[in-house]
Amino acid sequence: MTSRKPTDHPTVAHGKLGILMLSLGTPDAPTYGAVRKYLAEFLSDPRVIETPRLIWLPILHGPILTFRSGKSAKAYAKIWDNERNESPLRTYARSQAEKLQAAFGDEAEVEWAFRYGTPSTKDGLTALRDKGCDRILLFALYPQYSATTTATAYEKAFDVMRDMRWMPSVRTVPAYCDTLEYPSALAASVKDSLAGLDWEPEKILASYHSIPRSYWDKGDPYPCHCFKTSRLLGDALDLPEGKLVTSFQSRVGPTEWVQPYTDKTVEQMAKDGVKKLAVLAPAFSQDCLETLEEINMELRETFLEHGGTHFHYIPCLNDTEQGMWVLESVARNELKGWLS
Ligand SMILES: C=CC1=C(C)c2cc3[nH]c(cc4nc(cc5[nH]c(cc1n2)c(C)c5CCC(=O)O)C(CCC(=O)O)=C4C)c(C)c3C=C
Ligand SMILES: [Fe+2]
Ligand SMILES: [Fe+2]
Repeated sequence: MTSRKPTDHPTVAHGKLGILMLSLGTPDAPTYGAVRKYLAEFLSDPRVIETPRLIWLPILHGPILTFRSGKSAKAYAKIWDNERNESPLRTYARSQAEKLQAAFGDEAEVEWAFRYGTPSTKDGLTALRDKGCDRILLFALYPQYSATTTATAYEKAFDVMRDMRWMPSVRTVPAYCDTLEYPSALAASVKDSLAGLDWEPEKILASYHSIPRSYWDKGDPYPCHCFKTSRLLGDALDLPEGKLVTSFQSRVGPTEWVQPYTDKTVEQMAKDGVKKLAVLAPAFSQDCLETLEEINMELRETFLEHGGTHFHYIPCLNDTEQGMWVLESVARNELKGWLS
């Protein structure tokens, strides 16, 4: 019997392993127009704002985008990296991918992409597919799961794959806040950062991005993952009872969000006589507007205005050695059976 190998069809690259690192996204410029474009995409995501479209979209495209874009553009301008002409989140997201690529070498192709803005999830997946990746690990860089972040990142990727004739095999990375590596790297980063001070904080505040309270009530586990992160961090640092405090920041709009609120907590701490405070943001894999402006500028001011004397912001894990150790370990664990 003769075997027949048809040759009159295109050759499609295949056989490689890919990792797509997915982050939230950031505007292309700290301007009204660029921020408006970014916010329009972000805030029309039904996983972020669950209000029925018919009610929400006219509000969004009316007052919200008109007023918030200007306010946010001013905030972005304060943290913009003018030398690179980009937002810090973009710098760290790219560097994390470059470093993960270096760590994996020939074992895997690594790309990075955003849920909102550019490079888009479609750009990232297409790049991997073009390189011949027919097995892809989708790695949403959120240590705690939320439908508003993790789920929408993966959903977007599956949406993109709808148009792929040869769809890759796909795995998604789950929340990794309770791995061995994450709390331990976080604890090491706290110790290293505090070691550079000539004062000792009376309190350490772990401030997480909040979500609307109703999302938690409907089953989003994110706040539970945050409280668990704090518990594991407190254990790893062996802190005395009450020294590590958990709070939630960045609420938007008039509805109730998960509490205690970071700004109110810090104001109360200062009024209660706490003078020296250190703050970290364990829900963020990269320093961004919410950490560099909201915590390190706005929250610092709130604390000092109400009687605090010393304020220290502990940076995110970013592309540090500890941070990359977490990302590589989590990726390798989820790639078991795919990596030889
Ligand atoms: C209005 C709803 C929002 C929900 C729900 C939400 C959840 C959420 N967000 C992050 C991480 C980030 N958010 C960032 C910025 C940001 N977030 C919202 C709104 C919601 N976030 C807005 C409108 C913005 C834009 C800035 C502003 O106008 O205030 C960022 C920073 C991006 C950057 O460019 O630096 C991150 C990161 C998490 C983890 C989360 C819930 C778990
Ligand atoms: Fe947010
Ligand atoms: Fe719970």
